[in-house]
Amino acid sequence: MIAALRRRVGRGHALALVGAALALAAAPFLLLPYPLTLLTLALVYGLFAFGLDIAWGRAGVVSIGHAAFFGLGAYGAAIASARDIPVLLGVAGGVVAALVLALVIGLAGLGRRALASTMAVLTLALTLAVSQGARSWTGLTNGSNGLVVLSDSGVVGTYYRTAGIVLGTVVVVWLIVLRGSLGRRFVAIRLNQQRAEHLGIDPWRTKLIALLISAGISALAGAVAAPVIGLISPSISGIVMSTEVLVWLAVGGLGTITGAFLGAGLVTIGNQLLGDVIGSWYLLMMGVLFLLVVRFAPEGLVGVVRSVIRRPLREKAAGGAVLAGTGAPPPDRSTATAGGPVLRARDVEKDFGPVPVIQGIDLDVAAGEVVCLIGPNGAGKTTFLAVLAGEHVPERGRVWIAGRDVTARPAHERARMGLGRMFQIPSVFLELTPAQNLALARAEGVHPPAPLALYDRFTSTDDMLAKDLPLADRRALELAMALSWGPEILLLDEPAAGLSHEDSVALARTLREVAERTGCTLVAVEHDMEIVRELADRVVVLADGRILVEGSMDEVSAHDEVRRAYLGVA
Ligand SMILES: Nc1ncnc2c1ncn2[C@@H]1O[C@H](COP(=O)(O)OP(=O)(O)OP(=O)(O)O)[C@@H](O)[C@H]1O
Repeated sequence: MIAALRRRVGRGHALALVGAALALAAAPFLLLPYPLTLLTLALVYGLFAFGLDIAWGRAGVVSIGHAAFFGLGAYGAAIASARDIPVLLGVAGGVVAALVLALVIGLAGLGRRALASTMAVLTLALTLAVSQGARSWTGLTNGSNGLVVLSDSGVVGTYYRTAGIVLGTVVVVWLIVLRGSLGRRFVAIRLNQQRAEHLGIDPWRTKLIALLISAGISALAGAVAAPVIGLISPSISGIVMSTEVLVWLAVGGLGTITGAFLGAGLVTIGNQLLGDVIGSWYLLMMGVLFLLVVRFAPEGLVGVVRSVIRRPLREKAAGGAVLAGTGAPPPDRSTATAGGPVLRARDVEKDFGPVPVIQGIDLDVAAGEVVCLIGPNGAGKTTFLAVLAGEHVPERGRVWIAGRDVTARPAHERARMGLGRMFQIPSVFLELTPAQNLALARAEGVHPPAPLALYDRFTSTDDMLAKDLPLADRRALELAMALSWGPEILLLDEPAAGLSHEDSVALARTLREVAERTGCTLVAVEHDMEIVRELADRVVVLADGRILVEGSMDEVSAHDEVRRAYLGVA
């Protein structure tokens, strides 16, 4: 427990936390009542921006209607105050309403087939619906006139209560969510959903959790804001407020706690101070500010400061998440097959529109076997691999892993059964360093094997990002990730593509060695016959979406049709 806590909280964090707590405690002694009220407001808006950041900045879930959740929390507190209901009950009501709506929106907008823009449209509709609801349900909300919420604790009391709740919420969420396995998974799905899925991370569930946490924090911020703002009217959950919080976060910088509070603080305090002077020009100013930030400082003020002080690359995209494992117990991933094939496909057919690409493939792969799929361009090799991996659902036929029918199972579930994947274009986390890529893969691994020499050169590479590696190294990194994750079956699509001859042969030897050492089953699509000869126990030749012939390299090479159609021998 203590060790886990130590892993999550470094000395620097502890100092920053103590510093923040001391500064917040000292503020009432240093500030007059008006600035103190402004600071209180900035804190609750900062918490709101922090809430939005969990969805948008951390997990990449777009929401342009987050004020709906903020407004629900504020109305919960305001209605409780107006009707003499215990405040906590009102707050709980607002938070639960926000969670329920977030769940509905998330289930509709984050499904497998939903587009990224679906969430934008749904959250926009939500903010309009909630503010209109508040306008229309006059019996509960007092319509456009709003509800007055009086604070009974004075300026200083309200400030301390607010600061305590804000600090407490941020610390708890940071410690439990952002520094835990969820925070790591947020980073993974935001940076490369394809790779995340093939590490066994469920992207839809992870995004839904991010949205729920985000909505809950935003509603809590709204509830705490109610006595600070004083008058809760429909605009609190409207589109202007939803847009403002986006601007705060963009200005401060996505993916950092400092950015959320800095952006909210600067814009809120600036608005209050400038409000009398610029009046309704404020909205125009916000729009211009947003455009300037997006154009010239897409990483916000925090990004600007970081580039000035040159923070190490490894801290950039990880956003403070702990990418190394936290020692959680491995989920069930039994591929015990009782002697049957570890991977089986029966009568698989796949069409793209009217074009049949796979036309009835049967394949059994034994545990520990190395199978190479060869065939002319367009034969359907990559498509078949994608069907095995769960990226394409076949029109007909079935696929089993270790005796379990996985035909309808998505890629991440197959990954959790031990199915690893390498792509023709290496799929790694480009914005992370090689060492971070490896740490993340290992942390998500189910039975990570003892490190191989292949990983050595990457474990310490922290001075460049994966996107800056040459292709051969990126491919080696992808392989190192897949292997350090610990697959029981590994699907590889042209692992030697783009490599020099020496690198290709070295790669084939490494794969052979890994297969023999770990017992991992390999199914590889490959064009280079030298690699195939080096690697394969069995060669399967595909042509026109069907198996033409299979057997040892010598057997298939002797086949007339293969020699003509594929090996180019007359
Ligand atoms: N997503 C898709 N939508 C439509 N057609 C597709 C799609 N993916 C593949 N195809 C088509 O299916 C056929 C088989 O493609 P596939 O990539 O599986 O062949 P391949 O044997 O792997 O070829 P190569 O060796 O060139 O990679 C091709 O004609 C290709 O254009």
